[in-house]
Amino acid sequence: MAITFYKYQGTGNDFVMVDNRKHSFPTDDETFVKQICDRRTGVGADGLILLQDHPDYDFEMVYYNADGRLGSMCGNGARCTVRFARQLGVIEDVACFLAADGEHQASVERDLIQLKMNDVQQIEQIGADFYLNTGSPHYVRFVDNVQDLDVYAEGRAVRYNERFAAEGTNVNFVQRISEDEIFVRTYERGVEDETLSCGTGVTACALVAGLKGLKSPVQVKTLGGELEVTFKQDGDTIKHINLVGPAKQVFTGSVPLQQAQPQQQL
Ligand SMILES: N[C@@H](CCC[C@H](N)C(=O)O)C(=O)O
Repeated sequence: MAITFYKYQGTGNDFVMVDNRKHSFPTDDETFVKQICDRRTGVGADGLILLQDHPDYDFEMVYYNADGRLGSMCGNGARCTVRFARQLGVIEDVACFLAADGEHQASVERDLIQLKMNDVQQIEQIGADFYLNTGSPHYVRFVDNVQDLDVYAEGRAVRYNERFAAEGTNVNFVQRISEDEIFVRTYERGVEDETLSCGTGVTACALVAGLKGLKSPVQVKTLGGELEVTFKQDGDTIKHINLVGPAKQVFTGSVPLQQAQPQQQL
């Protein structure tokens, strides 16, 4: 038996997507997910996403990181899932769906997907850096020259420090480019490497940029493309947060289900 998959990417953050409305996917097999996401011996992806039916929503998105573990919210993955849902005929141009951090609304306009993110109430300051949750935990550091930074080494130093080692965190490095533009590079927990873009990370950086005086909408450059984040400060809460950017299907294929079995030791 084989599992049909669809490969999607949103600003270079890539995902294996599976239509699991018939519950054919082995949801608790971490090894299988990890094998599929492996870039040398599998399909290769930053994560795997299942689209499932839900009685109260258009669909449910279940997100796994490339290490095979269930992840928290994935902004780029969610935009890809909305595109996938439309291509499957599950939705038309608008969606209301469930993800790890609760309900989300989204809309499709040509090649762009607009995704409503949950309100953010707390931004912690740690020295000159910041820490907040935009559906996933994000550490944010402003730097002068993000292009030249060793994101892998600097990201790991924060992700594995005493505070974050157990649960992990995503680590973002941000450079202000102009009055309304930032450049973001992200070390992702669960991939344990830099990815070309991270939607919840880009959102976190735009909100911190807002604290530092940038006005909404903030334009965000990543190594994989451009995103836009809009938001509105309402007292102590940041509301009406939207992440906008492209998401597209790259190819389709199938994976034999027997890969799910543990490999024999030679
Ligand atoms: N790439 C994602 C973020 C995924 C979440 C993260 N790896 C974690 O589990 O913390 C995005 O686009 O938001």
